Amino acid sequence: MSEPDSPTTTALSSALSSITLEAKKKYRPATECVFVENTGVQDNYNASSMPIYQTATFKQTNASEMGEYDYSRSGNPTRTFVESHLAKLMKAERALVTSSGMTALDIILRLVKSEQEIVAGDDIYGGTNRLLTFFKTQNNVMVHHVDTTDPRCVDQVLNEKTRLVLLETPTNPLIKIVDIIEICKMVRAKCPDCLVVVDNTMMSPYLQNPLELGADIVYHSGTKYLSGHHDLMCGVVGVKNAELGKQMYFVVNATGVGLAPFDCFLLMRGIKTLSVRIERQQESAMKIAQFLEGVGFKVRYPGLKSHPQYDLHHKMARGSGAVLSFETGDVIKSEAIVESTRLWLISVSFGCVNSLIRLQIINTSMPCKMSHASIPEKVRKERNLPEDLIRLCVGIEDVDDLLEDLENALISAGFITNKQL
Ligand SMILES: Cc1ncc(COP(=O)(O)O)c(C=O)c1O
Ligand SMILES: N[C@@H](CCSC[C@H](N)C(=O)O)C(=O)O
Repeated sequence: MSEPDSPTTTALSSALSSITLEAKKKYRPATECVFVENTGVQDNYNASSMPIYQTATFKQTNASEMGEYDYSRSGNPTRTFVESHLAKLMKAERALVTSSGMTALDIILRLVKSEQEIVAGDDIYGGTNRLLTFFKTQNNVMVHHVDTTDPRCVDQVLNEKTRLVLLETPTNPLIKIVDIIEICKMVRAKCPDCLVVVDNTMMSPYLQNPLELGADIVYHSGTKYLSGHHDLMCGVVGVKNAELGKQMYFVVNATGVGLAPFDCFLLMRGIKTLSVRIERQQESAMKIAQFLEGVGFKVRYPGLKSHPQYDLHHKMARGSGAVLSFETGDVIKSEAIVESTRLWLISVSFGCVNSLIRLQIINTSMPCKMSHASIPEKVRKERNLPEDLIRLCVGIEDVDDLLEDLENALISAGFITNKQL
């Protein structure tokens, strides 16, 4: 063994410190998506892609000793692997992956106790609204829905009972922007025990990192951009505080909502191409938003300079995403546009490689299937959700084909008479 100050030791320690430096090196987001290291999962064969541990149980080493894993509800190497990679992307201390975006929110809500309060937006995803409504009635919790785009509205309802402030930005589908930085500062000053939670589904960790903007918890519907192909359901939670991570993991283990091994593999595979998909999708989204604005529609997209919160969005995010919505002024004509496209599939959800179109609020033929149908009509009216709103979720097809398809739909719905492209 070398002496403490021998040349060998010095060389070794400088090599080790450069390895440590290398290990700490942060790469640009596109590289971080695809470069995987230090996940803490041992693979005996050095597999380049994480194997799928499709097993419910793990054998014990002997009668009295357990290995690292015992039962897949409690933990599974494929899940640990993707959680570790996601923690890096979200700048989190710990990540948890669950069976859907809604179960991700559910494990967060269990941090709230009876008689505590939640502050949430008035333009949140319909399923979030439904879960919050169920939760408040079951658990004697008050939920204040306010316009979170104005931090003063949040300030007005914050009090010593507030446990969670739940933000979504950009909102789905009105594409309103919420000032995460300002609201976090306000919450810290007024309610130090309150947690700021951000639903970052519309941006993904590639475009926005709420934990770096001051939030305590971030979550995503991984069903969207993170997996990217609409072939699995999943939720992703990231947390800065290890103790909070432990409390939420308790619920994952106790209830069994952790993501199954095969879905963990699919999620990991999706994340590797996240940057190329989003870059392509948002480049096309910008061209489509400009085209629709040129036709004269009221377009909501944070990439457009006409978006009233353009500067705020770009202060927090590295891009504009690929979801936009526009109003036509006529519900029947909006329905006609949606039904006249061919490449744009009529479907819920977003963040997929295929482009999607839908009437966001109401579809007279299938009201129960709509993403905001879980918000009663009266509440939708109060919250100013326009019924003629069309949401577009841009995929990776050739943008000229997408534009042409949309243009044909506008011609058949009577909005334009000749080709404008
Ligand atoms: C913004 C947002 N958050 C959360 C969810 C819920 O995710 P999941 O469908 O994966 O449960 C959705 C869509 O479903 C969503 O659009
Ligand atoms: N029937 C579903 C509707 C899911 S909407 C999915 C997605 N978040 C979107 O915005 O399109 C339900 O009841 O939740």
